[in-house]
Amino acid sequence: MLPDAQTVAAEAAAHLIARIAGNQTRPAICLTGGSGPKALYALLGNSGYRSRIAWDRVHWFIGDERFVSADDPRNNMAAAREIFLDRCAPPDNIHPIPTDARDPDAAARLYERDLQAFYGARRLDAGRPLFDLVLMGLGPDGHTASLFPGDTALTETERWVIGVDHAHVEPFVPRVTLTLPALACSREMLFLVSGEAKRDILSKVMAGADLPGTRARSNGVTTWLTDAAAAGRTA
Ligand SMILES: O=C(O)[C@H](O)[C@@H](O)[C@H](O)[C@H](O)COP(=O)(O)O
Repeated sequence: MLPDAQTVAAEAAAHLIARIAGNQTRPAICLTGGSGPKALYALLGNSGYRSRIAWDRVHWFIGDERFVSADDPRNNMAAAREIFLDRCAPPDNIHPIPTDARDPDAAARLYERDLQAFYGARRLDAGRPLFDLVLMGLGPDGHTASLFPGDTALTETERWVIGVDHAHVEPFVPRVTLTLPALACSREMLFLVSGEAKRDILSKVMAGADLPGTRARSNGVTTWLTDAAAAGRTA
């Protein structure tokens, strides 16, 4: 448990830099949406951190996307691009979910192909991680990425990416999400959870309630970075 959201971001940056340094060929980072990672993204673009990342080698993916155009402020990759990626990463190393596809399912299939081309195989091998680091948030209902409680998406074993119709959940648009097996195929999964609004759901997940945030696990290491407000303690 860390004192505050800014410390969570700094600790997450340290994990990310270490994971990138640990892969001397082509590290792959899977980013997340929502407001939680924005302080981390701001740090990564700051000179002190920026100089510690081998930008030419790192590839940036996104764990889930809202099915809105690439420049819509609700687009998860657009937020990451605006805060740091467009200034720091070569364009060919940024892998957005193509929301200009016909529909979420078509976008999911195209992204699955992008991931498979990067991985060099069409089947995931638990012993060979797709991602060096996967960032995750936790929604107030226990969702993570765009995997919502009770969804059939949670039992998907073959597909790496799927379209989901969650137009009834904030921000009320369909979504595209990586599946649990694709997210699990990672050296580390790093949850970033801060703020008092996350207190109840975080305690349920920590108690093992059957929620997407509980089911999402890396085949490698799963780390939770939480602040005092979310953990319900004083710093
Ligand atoms: O597209 C999204 O909304 C997400 O990727 C989602 O899973 C998010 O990470 C959680 O809802 C936490 O969001 P906050 O960080 O805004 O609380």
